[in-house]
Amino acid sequence: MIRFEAVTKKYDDGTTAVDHLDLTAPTGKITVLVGPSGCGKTTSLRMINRMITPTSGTVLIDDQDTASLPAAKLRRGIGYVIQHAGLFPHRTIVDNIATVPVLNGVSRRQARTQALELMERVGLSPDFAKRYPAQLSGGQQQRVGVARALAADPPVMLMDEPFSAVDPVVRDQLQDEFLRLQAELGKTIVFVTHDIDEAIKLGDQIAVLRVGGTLAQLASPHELLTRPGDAFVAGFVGRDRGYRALGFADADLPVSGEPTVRLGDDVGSGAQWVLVLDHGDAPQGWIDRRTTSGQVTADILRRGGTLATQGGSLRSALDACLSSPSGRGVVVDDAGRFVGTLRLETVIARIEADAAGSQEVPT
Ligand SMILES: Nc1ncnc2c1ncn2[C@@H]1O[C@H](COP(=O)(O)OP(=O)(O)OP(=O)(O)O)[C@@H](O)[C@H]1O
Repeated sequence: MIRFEAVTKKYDDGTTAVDHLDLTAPTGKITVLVGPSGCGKTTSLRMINRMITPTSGTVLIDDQDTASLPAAKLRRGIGYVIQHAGLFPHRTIVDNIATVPVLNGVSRRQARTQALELMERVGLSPDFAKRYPAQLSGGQQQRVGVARALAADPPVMLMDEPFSAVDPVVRDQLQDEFLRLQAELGKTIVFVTHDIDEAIKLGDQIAVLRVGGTLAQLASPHELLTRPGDAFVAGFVGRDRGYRALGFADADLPVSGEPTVRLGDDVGSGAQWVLVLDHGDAPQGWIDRRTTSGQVTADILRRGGTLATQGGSLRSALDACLSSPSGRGVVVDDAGRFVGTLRLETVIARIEADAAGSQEVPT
């Protein structure tokens, strides 16, 4: 657990970057610091590993005052990942990752073996081991940055906009992989970003800071979206927060049966829309019987609808209904097999009930 107690940082020119910050980052969780440019995110992060010394207040890790530890010892337990990865340009990828373990006394050979394992963990082919950072894409370099920070197996990781310098598609992949890795490793992570969507996706808890370095709100992503503390937080979180909050609401909704046919069957007669399944029960698309007859083939299907997973979120249930040609949302199990369909009215009724319920909770 990392704890900020009344931490203030005033720079020599009189700028107050962080002002009486009280904050706890729980063990094994991701705490995201988010806020507009200049609100003191990086300064706060660097006070944890003492790259920056607080003007007053205390930063504790597992109840130990970080100021009482030698800086080198403190940093051995803290991985640090920054934007553009900050790799050593004249060292190969494998040696970049092996650097800290070697400094800690691990043999070069063993450190390289571990580095290769870590490359695999962060989704990098071992073929890159002998390359230099400039020979990798931005996304690959960020993966090396994460692998290097993990190499000494530190309990704490500090991450400063690690995925900001890559395009949105790669960023999305890096975020997904990062979440998978964290589910395995359970590090105590403090993650800085200016991107509220990234904060909501990654954070177990989110600290919104305002310029001047004060804490505007500390909350879970769901709470931040549904109950922003004030106008500043509401503005920062964004306008479509009501819809995005549905992504955190479980949709344990009753599904209905649905007429289905399989590829190769006759379209048949009956209700206007019929759902087509493959031989493993995976939904393939819909057929409009008003305009189609004869054998069901892949090229006559109306595709395009998203699928909702059983036990998934209200947002995915709503999207499945809205994107389905028949207006009925298709629900599948974890293996992608058809379970039933959802009606828009059912999803809307649940949204209304949840909204009414959350208004009854005292704030
Ligand atoms: N070395 C320094 N000397 C003086 N002022 C500084 C110094 N470093 C940062 N600041 C100021 O402290 C404030 C907080 O800076 P910090 O870099 O912590 O913000 P940030 O939230 O990380 O910003 P960004 O999102 O733009 O990176 C800013 O007003 C900044 O100009």
